[in-house]
Amino acid sequence: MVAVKNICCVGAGYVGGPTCAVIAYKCHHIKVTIVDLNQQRIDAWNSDKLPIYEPGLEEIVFDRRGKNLFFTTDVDNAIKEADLIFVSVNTPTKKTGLGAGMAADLAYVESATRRIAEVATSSKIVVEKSTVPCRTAESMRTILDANATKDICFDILSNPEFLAEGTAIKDLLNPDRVLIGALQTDQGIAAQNALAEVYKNWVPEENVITTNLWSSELSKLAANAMLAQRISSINALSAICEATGADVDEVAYACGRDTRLGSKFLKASVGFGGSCFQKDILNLVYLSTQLNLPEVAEYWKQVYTLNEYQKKRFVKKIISTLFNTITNKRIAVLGFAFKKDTGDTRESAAITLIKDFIQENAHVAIYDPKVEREQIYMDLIEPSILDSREQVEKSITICPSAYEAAKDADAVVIVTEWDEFKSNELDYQQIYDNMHKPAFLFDGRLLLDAAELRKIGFKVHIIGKNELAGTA
Ligand SMILES: NC(=O)C1=CN([C@@H]2O[C@H](COP(=O)(O)OP(=O)(O)OC[C@H]3O[C@@H](n4cnc5c(N)ncnc54)[C@H](O)[C@@H]3O)[C@@H](O)[C@H]2O)C=CC1
Ligand SMILES: O=C(O)[C@H]1O[C@H](OP(=O)(O)OP(=O)(O)OC[C@H]2O[C@@H](n3ccc(=O)[nH]c3=O)[C@H](O)[C@@H]2O)[C@H](O)[C@@H](O)[C@@H]1O
Repeated sequence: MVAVKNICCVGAGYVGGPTCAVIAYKCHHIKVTIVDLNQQRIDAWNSDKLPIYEPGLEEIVFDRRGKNLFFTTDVDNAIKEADLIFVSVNTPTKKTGLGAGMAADLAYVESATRRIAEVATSSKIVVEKSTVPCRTAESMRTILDANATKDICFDILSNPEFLAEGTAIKDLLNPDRVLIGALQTDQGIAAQNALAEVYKNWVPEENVITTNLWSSELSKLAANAMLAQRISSINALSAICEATGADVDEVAYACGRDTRLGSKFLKASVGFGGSCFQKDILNLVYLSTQLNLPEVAEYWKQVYTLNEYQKKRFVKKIISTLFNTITNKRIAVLGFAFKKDTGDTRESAAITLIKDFIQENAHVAIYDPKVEREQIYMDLIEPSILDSREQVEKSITICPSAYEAAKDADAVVIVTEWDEFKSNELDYQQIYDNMHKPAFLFDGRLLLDAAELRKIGFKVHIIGKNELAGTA
């Protein structure tokens, strides 16, 4: 087995950047070059302000950059030099054509693979890091094999990434498991071992799992689908709680104490967001349909449908509580990112909610500690509608603090669970004093203590809780 000395990562995004920065940090003997076609993104990786916010990322990048960690747009040279290449490009849901709205768009994976095939002058281990439909490695192999010669061969591995945003560095430094799939041939297993050796520089051997290629590819979609399924399950129960007086936190705790169920990922919310859950569930639904398994497709589709329902249910609750109209009312939205500790807004529930508020002619005041102003506009503007930017600018105000957003508001809506929105961090009395009365507070993240807020004077609605809870 040949030891890996030079790694190239194609795609300097939320996965490629942190993942390969951590490899460089833990393996000083390996040169790691992260490449991207996006010059702006690479410039940011080479600057003092990295293109993504992730706790602990700066320390690692600043420690290794220029030593054994490099960021460049010179894709071809990095490919040529590398003995192992991670393909960590985006695989969004297809927007048009066959499978639009469901299937993963594999155009970026294919073009990265073709580039590797075209410019490689020595043998390479090519690693699928992107999340892809099961059997994508086969298409990659066909492309690469078409360019193989008697001196150059390509091995393909699947090594899906399980990090979550906001805790990426922690997850990468101490992963529950690292999964490496390979063709179960002598050559495939040798490549699998070579990558396993890289991880074993810091991951305990028993946490490095090896499987066949297809199990590895499917495990990634399965893990995301099951995680999202738990959220949809608890969110479905949150609706029952609101209707009955059961408390969703208590139900989650009582269920989670069963060690067979476990306590994690049972936090009811306004709906899951993020770049992957929705995309990967739809990807699994499409795969099942393609495999002529309609019942299986329908089963997983329900996880997505319930999530859409949860967002709409929250909006409806807000409108009905505000006397069935929010026209010309000021709604303060606290949080725009899809979860705390990230500036990422992809598929954030905030986007759906705010678009609905704008449709109802409300004025929306938004505050998020990490999301850039321009990002908020980009997420809310409908490119297909003329003058959309103008309309959005008229309908929203982006505020520098939660206090500014809540000033003169009729309702405050908590959408992201940032710690700074907790009762002990934010002065809710001050917020209440500066709002229109009656002052409404909607908590989509079960962050606040309703009793305390009611004492101040707020009319409170918390997802999964009923005002009459505990009464006969
Ligand atoms: N964001 C996350 O937390 C996680 C994402 N994933 C998966 O990892 C993959 C990447 O996701 P992100 O990093 O979030 O995407 P991203 O969009 O942040 O980054 C992808 C990067 O690849 C670049 N790229 C595309 N085609 C290229 C090419 N041919 N050559 C060079 N660069 C190219 C793009 O310019 C972009 O900067 C996706 O398949 C995703 O499903 C997996 C686990 C976690
Ligand atoms: O493939 C991916 O992209 C990644 O997707 C998720 O990670 P991520 O989307 O970054 O963040 P999560 O912590 O999973 O949160 C996703 C969404 O679910 C919500 N959520 C999470 C947990 C919970 O109990 N309740 C809940 O509503 C979060 O607020 C967020 O909107 C998975 O957790 C990662 O393992 C996976 O690698």
